[in-house]
Amino acid sequence: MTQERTTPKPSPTDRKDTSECRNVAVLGGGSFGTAMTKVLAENGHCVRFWMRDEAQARDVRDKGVNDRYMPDVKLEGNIDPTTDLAAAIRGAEAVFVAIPSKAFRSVIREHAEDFEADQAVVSLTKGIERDGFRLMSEILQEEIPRCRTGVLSGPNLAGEIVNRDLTATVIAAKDPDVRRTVQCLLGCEYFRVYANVDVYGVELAGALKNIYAIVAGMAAAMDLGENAKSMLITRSLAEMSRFAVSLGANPMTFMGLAGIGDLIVTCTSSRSRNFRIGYAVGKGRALDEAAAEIGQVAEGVHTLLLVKEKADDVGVYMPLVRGLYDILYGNASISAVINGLMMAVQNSDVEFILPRTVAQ
Ligand SMILES: NC(=O)C1=CN([C@@H]2O[C@H](COP(=O)(O)OP(=O)(O)OC[C@H]3O[C@@H](n4cnc5c(N)ncnc54)[C@H](O)[C@@H]3O)[C@@H](O)[C@H]2O)C=CC1
Ligand SMILES: O=C(CO)COP(=O)(O)O
Repeated sequence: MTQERTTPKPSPTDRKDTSECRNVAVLGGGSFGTAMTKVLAENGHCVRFWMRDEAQARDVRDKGVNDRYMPDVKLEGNIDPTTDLAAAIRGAEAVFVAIPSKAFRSVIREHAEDFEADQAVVSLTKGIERDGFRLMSEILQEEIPRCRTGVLSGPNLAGEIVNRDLTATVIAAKDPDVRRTVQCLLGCEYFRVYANVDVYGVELAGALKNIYAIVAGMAAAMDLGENAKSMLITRSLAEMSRFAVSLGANPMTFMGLAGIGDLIVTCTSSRSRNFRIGYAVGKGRALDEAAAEIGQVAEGVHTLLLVKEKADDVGVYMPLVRGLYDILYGNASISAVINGLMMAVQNSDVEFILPRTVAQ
């Protein structure tokens, strides 16, 4: 049964006072860069929107539409699409970076000299770099140490944000001024920004949940049922928390929007590209084919390889990661992996936050 929406959506006329137009930059012309550009512009800010493709920038300038990634979304307000990254970030109070993890470092490094001292630079990217298992905020600190950095993560499907659907997110930064600035720039009637100081936990949660969204998509394709869906999400939370805590994250972060919040949305929505990849593979498609069909970045496929390697290195038990790895990269059959998971030694619940003596 479909339920009718009873609360009217905020309309563009409910915008903030535009007298406070602050200069900001968004780097990355894909779905999420577009969504954040829209929120910032609707909040009355002057947004320089950097993308690498000149034809795409021209299109956004002339038509107010990012045809390739968000063809049905009208971008209004003070938006300046550009392919000149140095010009985009010059004088910007905050720079938001939505570039896939594979290209993140190279783009920042190429323009490292252009960033300004103390500029707030916030990663929107949910991925991990292969060499050294670096998160994006660590790359920012290495490449542009004179900037103040942060991470934005949470249950934030771009396709819903551009629709002004009610959404919450988390800004994680050590510097309280960065947290306040981002809350102030992005917060509005439909976008609520919570703060956290556990940068590592928030960022790792955003990257890890993509793996479990693939698993959940596969389970949906196989019609495993509602009990199985719940078991999967809950045990995914346990597994990702166990891994992250072993690397120094705060387990409580995983109880919040960036943890369980993001896990729920990506494990239950076919808007998630990672979920869709899992679904397609669950229906018998080859991984490469499924990824090509989506035509947008699905970070989980790459993150899976790195997390599997890291878990082996540090000796953390991650049966879901192991099972997905065996299916996607080891030719294991999905039913054999499910059977192996169900017949494994029966364990304690919530073991990742229990004292060891109770969990054993
Ligand atoms: N789409 C979503 O709902 C959300 C996405 N994210 C994260 O944001 C990041 C970006 O994702 P999307 O925008 O969704 O991906 P997308 O696939 O929609 O777009 C990727 C963009 O990155 C650009 N790009 C790729 N390589 C580049 C390079 N070498 N130099 C410059 N630009 C390059 C592409 O041209 C494209 O504009 C990912 O890490 C994703 O996990 C985070 C929250 C929500
Ligand atoms: O991170 C997201 C929602 O919070 C987007 O997920 P996908 O990258 O799977 O589409």
